[in-house]
Amino acid sequence: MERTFIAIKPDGVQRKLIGEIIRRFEAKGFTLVGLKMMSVPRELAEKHYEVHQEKPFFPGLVKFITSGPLVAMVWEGDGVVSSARKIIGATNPLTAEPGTIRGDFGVSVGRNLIHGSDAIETAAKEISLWFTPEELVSWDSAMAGWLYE
Ligand SMILES: Nc1ncnc2c1ncn2[C@@H]1O[C@@H]2COP(=O)(O)O[C@H]2[C@H]1O
Repeated sequence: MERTFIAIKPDGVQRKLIGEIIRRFEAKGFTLVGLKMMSVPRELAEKHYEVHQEKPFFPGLVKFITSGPLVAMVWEGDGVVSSARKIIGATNPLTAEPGTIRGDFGVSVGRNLIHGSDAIETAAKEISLWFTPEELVSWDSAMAGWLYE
C-alpha cells in the first residue's frame, strides 16, 4: 500500500491546527501509520530540504522548521501521495484553492503550515529520513471493506 510523509510545520502546531489537519486525512479514508511530535535537529531540516539549498529562502526555511515543535506523520492508502498534495493545496496559500488546508488557513508561502511528499520516490526517501522502521505501525483498518472495492 502506498505511503506518504506529511509534516505539520511549527506554524501549524502553534496555530492549534494539528487536530483539524489529522481530521482531514482521516475523514478522506487514509490510515495513519506513523506519528510523532518532535523538535527538528538542524541537520535533519537541512537534509529534508537539501533540494532547496541554493535557494535564497533556504536559511530562513531551516530556521523556521527548527524554531518549534513539528508533527511528523506517515499516511497510507491507495494514491495517497498525490491525493495528499491535493488536500494540502498549492505551495503558496494565497493561490491555494479554498477547501485545501493551505487555502483555508494560510496567507504566506514561508508559513504554509504543512509539508507533503511530492512523489512516490520522494515519499520513500522522506519516510526513511524521518522515521525508523520500528516507529511505523502496519495495521488493517476495519473500514477497508467500506473504502475499497
Ligand atoms: N519564496 C519562498 N519563500 C519562503 N519559503 C518558501 C518559498 N518558496 C517555497 N518556500 C518554502 O519551501 C518549502 C518547500 O517545500 P514545502 O512543501 O515544505 O513548502 C515550501 C515553503 O514552505
